[in-house]
Amino acid sequence: MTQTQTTQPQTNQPQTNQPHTNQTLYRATFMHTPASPFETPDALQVQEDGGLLVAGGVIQASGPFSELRAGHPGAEVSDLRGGLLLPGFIDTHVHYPQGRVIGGLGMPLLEWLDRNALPEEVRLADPDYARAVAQEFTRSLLQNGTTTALVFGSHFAPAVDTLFAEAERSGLRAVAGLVVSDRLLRPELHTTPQRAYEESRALIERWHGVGRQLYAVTPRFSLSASEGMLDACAALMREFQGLRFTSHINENVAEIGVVQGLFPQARDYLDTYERAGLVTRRSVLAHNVHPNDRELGAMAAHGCSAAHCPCSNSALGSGFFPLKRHLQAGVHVSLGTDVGGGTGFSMLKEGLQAYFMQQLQGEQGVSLTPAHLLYLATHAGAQALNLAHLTGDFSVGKFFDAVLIDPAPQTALRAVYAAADSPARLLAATFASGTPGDVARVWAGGDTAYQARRDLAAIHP
Ligand SMILES: Nc1nc2[nH]cnc2c(=O)[nH]1
Ligand SMILES: [Zn+2]
Repeated sequence: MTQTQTTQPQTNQPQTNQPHTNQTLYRATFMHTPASPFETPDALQVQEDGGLLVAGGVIQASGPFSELRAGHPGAEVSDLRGGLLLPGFIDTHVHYPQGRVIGGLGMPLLEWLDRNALPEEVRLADPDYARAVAQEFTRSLLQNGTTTALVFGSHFAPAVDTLFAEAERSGLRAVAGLVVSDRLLRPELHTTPQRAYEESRALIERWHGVGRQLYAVTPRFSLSASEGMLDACAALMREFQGLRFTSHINENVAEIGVVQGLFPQARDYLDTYERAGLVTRRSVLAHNVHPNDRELGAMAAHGCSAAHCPCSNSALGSGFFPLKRHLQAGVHVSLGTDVGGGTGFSMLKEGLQAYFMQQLQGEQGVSLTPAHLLYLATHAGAQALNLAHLTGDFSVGKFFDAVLIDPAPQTALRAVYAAADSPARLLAATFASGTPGDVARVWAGGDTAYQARRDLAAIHP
């Protein structure tokens, strides 16, 4: 592992200085959270009958529609009234090979891996199977309004290559990588540190910083990755600029016990990654349901994020995520669906489940408002991924990554939209009962990445 080459991300910067040709002025009620509601009161920004001027895929101006129209009479108007325009969702933990095994209910983590997830992950060795799964996966994310995702890839390098190709073709911004492991899964999914390093390097050189794609170094979890494997991961993180790191941590009590036995010299689960130098501002660790105080303090000190996956934590019976302790320690928290431990690709459902699980914790829980849910589903993810300069809200200079929630006529949510007496109520109802069927259109970098097959004009009230 003597490779010292570095790659520079090429095209991930918004081009704010482009000539403003082909301007589109989107007319809609929009909401976003440019600041964190955990830190700032009134973080939810609402623009009723608002305008967002977009050129070259980037937001050029925002404000009341009438003002923007007067200032930009030549812009083509896209009328989205009747719906609610939100920033594209950011899913910070989702498994590409697990879309077809959603719904393996009734098992705790380690049994679920053995019986449900890993047999399916082996199938991605077949390139045709992997292509079909990659197409389903990118389509499912976009149909749910997710425009950026930190994706747990496959154990097979050709399948990861296919994922990046499909993501780039579809408009999805994928931060993804080869999943590497060298023990305790099943032989077909094991590799060596040397081979993991070489295959990861080839994928980094091919995809990191290409279009909307970025690479994340991805050991599955310390349970399945030896010290040698974690060192190979650390070598990649040192040698290439701008990589992200992701793995699992502290999800399940039995899992934590096994990890303790495998790393007797480590202080705790986090320390297995920390000792290898893998806990940094670029790290996103999924779950963290059972952290100790030292781990929370160290995560905060390193600027590492926790991806909270409440549907998965509920389905696998992993436990209640201690959000209050994370916030008190200063650990940044984002949201992930964890498909297929989770129950689907909807970040609306994930936000609602996060809310439920905090409510159920009583004094130990955090009372989440609709603004918190929107922040967790959007801007918090952009911050976790170091992408907040590009996406996560509708500030000028960011890519127009957006989702239009527009309930079909004669549905319960449409009735709520018609009756809602405040923007917060509209947003709360969207999280409480919004489904993929309410996602009318999705934009990624200004381009339409998904459009529901229904006539938008017909459903304006
Ligand atoms: N939820 C979940 N936890 C894991 N830990 C290691 N692998 C996995 C996985 O695929 N899903
Ligand atoms: Zn996971």
